[in-house]
Amino acid sequence: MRQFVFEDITSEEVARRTGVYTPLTDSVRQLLDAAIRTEVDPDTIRAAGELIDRATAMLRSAQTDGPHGVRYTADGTGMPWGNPAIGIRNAIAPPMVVTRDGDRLVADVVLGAAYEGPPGLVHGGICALLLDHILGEAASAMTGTLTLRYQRATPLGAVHLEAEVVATAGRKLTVRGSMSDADGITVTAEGIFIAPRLTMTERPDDREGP
Ligand SMILES: CCCCCCCCCC(=O)SCCNC(=O)CCNC(=O)[C@H](O)C(C)(C)COP(=O)(O)OP(=O)(O)OC[C@H]1O[C@@H](n2cnc3c(N)ncnc32)[C@H](O)[C@@H]1OP(=O)(O)O
Repeated sequence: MRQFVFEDITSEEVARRTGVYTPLTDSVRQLLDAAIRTEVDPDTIRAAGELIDRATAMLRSAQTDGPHGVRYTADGTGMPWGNPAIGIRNAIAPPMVVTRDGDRLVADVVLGAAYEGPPGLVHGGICALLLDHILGEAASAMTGTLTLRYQRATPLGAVHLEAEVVATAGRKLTVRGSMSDADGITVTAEGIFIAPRLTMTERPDDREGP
């Protein structure tokens, strides 16, 4: 199994890299939305595609061989920057920003055109992704079994997520959570999460950020 990876960098360096990558990811997120919603003519689409290919080639001129990985600093700061729910380097991520409110984890997210399933409504798999993530983060554990009840459709727009551990038995944690819009709960979730046996490792090489 892949391990979490330790990176010996300061919080200032984490902040510097965050400042470098966040605007790029925001731009890519805008690009995704524009690609879905554009009504320009085919020549303009082709020209835009060529520009995007050039930008992609610039970024690919130096890149990791595989996924970003989940990296941690000495003070325990996590850098899950490729994560599709919360990753600051992943334009697929809304991104969801998870905070603690007492015993619960909470997050407020705005879901736009990139997350549409039925017309004007959030794709059910996106609800599952975000709930899986926030429940998993509440447990700090791997999803074993996740059960969702889609009580009513979730309109695109602002949604609120919550998760809380309700029982622990050895490495097994039961977590409940929900997604809601301004009118109340749209999806409820219950999961059994299994705490892994994981160790931190040194980075295999000395790759530097930008
Ligand atoms: C770690 C930090 C995470 C930060 C947040 C991330 C959130 C993202 C959440 C995810 O998306 S995780 C990715 C999706 N999940 C997976 O890929 C999990 C794939 N499955 C596995 O890796 C293993 O099957 C698993 C770790 C879940 C369990 O393997 P183990 O070898 O550790 O379990 P073991 O067989 O020792 O069983 C331990 C207990 O868990 C129970 N169990 C095992 N698998 C289960 C399962 N799938 N569902 C429910 N319970 C399960 C098992 O019955 C037993 O219960 P009892 O102690 O009561 O006997």
